[in-house]
Amino acid sequence: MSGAAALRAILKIRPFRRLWLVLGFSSLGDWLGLLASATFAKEQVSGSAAQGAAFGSVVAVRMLPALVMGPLAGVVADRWDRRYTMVVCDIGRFLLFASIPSVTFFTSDSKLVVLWTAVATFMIETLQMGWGPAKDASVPNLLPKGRLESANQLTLATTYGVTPVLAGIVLASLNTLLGSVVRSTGHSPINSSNVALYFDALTFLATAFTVFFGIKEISGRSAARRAKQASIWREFLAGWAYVGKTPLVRGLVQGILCAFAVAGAVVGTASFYSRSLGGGDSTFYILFAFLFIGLALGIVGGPRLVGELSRRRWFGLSIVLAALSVAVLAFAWHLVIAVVFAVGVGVGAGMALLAGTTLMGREISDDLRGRVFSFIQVGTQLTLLFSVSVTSLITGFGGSRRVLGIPVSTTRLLLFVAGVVGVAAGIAALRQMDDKKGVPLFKDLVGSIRGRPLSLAEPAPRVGRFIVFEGGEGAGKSTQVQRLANRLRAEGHDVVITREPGATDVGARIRGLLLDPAPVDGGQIAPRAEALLYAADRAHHVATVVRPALNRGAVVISDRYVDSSLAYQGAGRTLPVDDVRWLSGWATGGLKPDLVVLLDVDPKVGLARAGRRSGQTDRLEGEELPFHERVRYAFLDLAAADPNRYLVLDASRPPEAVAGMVAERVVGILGPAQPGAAQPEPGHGEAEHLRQAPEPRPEAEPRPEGEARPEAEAGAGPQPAAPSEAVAGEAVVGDGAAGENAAGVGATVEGAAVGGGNAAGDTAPGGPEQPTKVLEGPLSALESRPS
Ligand SMILES: Nc1ncnc2c1ncn2[C@@H]1O[C@H](COP(=O)(O)OP(=O)(O)O)[C@@H](O)[C@H]1O
Ligand SMILES: Cc1cn([C@H]2C[C@H](O)[C@@H](COP(=O)(O)OP(=O)(O)O)O2)c(=O)[nH]c1=O
Repeated sequence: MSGAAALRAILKIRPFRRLWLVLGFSSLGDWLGLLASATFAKEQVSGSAAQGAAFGSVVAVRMLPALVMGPLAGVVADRWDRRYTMVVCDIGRFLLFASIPSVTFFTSDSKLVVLWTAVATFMIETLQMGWGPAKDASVPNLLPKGRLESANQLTLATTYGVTPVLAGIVLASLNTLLGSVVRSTGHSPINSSNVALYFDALTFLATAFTVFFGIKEISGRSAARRAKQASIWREFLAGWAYVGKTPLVRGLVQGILCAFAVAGAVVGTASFYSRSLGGGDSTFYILFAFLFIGLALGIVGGPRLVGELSRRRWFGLSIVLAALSVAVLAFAWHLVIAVVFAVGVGVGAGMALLAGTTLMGREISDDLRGRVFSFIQVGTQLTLLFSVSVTSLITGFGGSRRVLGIPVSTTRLLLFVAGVVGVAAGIAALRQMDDKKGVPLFKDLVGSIRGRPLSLAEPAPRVGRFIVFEGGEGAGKSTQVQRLANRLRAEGHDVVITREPGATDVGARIRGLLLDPAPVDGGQIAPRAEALLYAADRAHHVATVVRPALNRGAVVISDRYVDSSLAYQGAGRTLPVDDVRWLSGWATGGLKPDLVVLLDVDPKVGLARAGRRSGQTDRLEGEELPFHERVRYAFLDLAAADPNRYLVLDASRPPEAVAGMVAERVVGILGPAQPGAAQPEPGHGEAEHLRQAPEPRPEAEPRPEGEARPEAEAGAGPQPAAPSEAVAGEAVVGDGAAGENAAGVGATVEGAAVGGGNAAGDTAPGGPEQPTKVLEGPLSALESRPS
């Protein structure tokens, strides 16, 4: 769903729509309150020092409640009805905000007024501590989980993008309005901060009403909760224990707190930093403006950019991006460069904010959510405060020193250190909460940006060897499969011959659809349907035949596998090869062969042989020559891209010669046979016909259906899969698409075993190259891709 459509969809959900309006109002109130109450306090005293102190004390007082009230607020949000909690807090804030300007009616002592402003602000913030977690914890209950991210985009953009700007505009226009009144009448009827404060008070009254009468759904969960009433203290401890013990939450908390510490360092050093860039206040504002622009970009554009990337990974990576940008800021010598990285800081922070909020809503159970939100709310405020004060203190004392003759500014050093610490924290958070361990991070990120994230592969078998024969029509695959099997069996190996398509009952039916000489739908199958049918055959084949046999330790020899799809459906039918590769990777759970023997032959020769063999052509054999030529070169390209895994042989040579070269390479992979050792035990369940070499097909006789159909494999029962950590993982993607290297192999193929010399490298003791561990998924990513 596109961004705008997703937003429309969530705004159709009435309780959420109302909560969002409430949030907008309330956050407008917050910003107005912050600006207006501080200005109000400043106006009560004269002299710049006193004014500064008054302003500063109001701001400082806002931070205090976090210490006092914060930890309990989460218990309140989890324990009591969240709707009532919100309403009570809002009415309280309404009364307190209204009281700030009203107090001047009762006393004209400016000290008392400032004192009351501070006290009221303290209480307002305390109430905010209770309101925030209750609100945050209820958002996920009003929406389907899949919509949570869009909802968070909207609420975060509202809180950090729209309302602060709106608050600024409201205050500025009030000031201008009143200024012009003063100019024309000579006196001021009302004071603009007073008006702002009354207005602010009203926003809270409005939200109290809306929540109480309009969003009854927030109360929904009270009945279930009342049943189990532990003591407040115990609930409080349970919340802490949960944060400490759950890797996801620990990672989130770690990441968020570090991000705020880094943000604090940026704020603390910002004014000195701006000066070091040769600018003054304006440079400072420019940097902050761009940071906010980045924040907005991250929140609005982030999800689009990363697509289906795991949100846990996205969160960690965003923190790393933000922190890395801070570290680089330390080296920026020009404002333009600083601006670029300020945007980077913002983008990273915005994406981390969004990913973190969404993860908390999605993955933390409702009865704990309030405590986690309050924990984070308190933690971030304290961290920010601490980090801002420490860094401003250090930069204040700092200045520039010469180290080994190079001027080093404290500010920049501090930024650099903060950035590096932040990167480390991001990586640590990522490690703790990673839900795709073993899937390469960078490939996953790139894949996700391109619309095809990697997903965890099924555990790869540790024993057994998987050998595949590929090549065009009539190249001699069946002949060579048979010869190799005979030879290996004679040496005492447990060998399973199989093929694609059609090695299973399901596969045989699919094969019928694909290749029957009496074609369905007039012989026309849409290329994508064809690709899906081959993939379906493959998925079933791998799951029911290949993997069980490999798990048992058998040598599986397959006549065709994934490369056939890449060559025929990709290059032949000209479907996007990456899509076909992705589809096959998904179908096979990432299982790759240990060796692919590519029998290369001129299609004219191959087709003639195949024609002689069966006397009739199937649907694909009947394709034009250029089709078969595309297929041939696609195979060669695949081999060129991964020479260690391929043995390319000139299939126009006599069968015995070809078989000899195959055997030579395979011996290198398998090692000496241990007669009997690899054989399945009697009664293991494998049908005898599977292990007995069928006679090579007589010329001109159609291959019997089900020749290699290992029905009885089911009886063997899959063995428990080998532990995946024992396997050297490797991604399916990026293995070199067909067409990357058209000229690659052609020159070396004649009679030579390309990459044959690497056999030893493949078969180092302890196992040859193992089937891979990673594949691309999920399938739904394909649907939205234009091809
Ligand atoms: N190296 C070879 N030289 C000549 N003919 C061959 C060779 N290998 C196989 N053939 C014959 O070519 C025909 C097709 O071989 P087959 O193994 O069925 O090919 P594929 O399975 O690749 O379609 C068969 O009649 C087979 O006897
Ligand atoms: C496995 C596979 C086969 N094919 C085609 C190639 C073959 O023409 C046909 C399979 O028939 P097959 O019996 O393997 O052909 P032959 O032994 O004559 O070479 O299906 C694909 O197009 N995609 C695939 O993924």
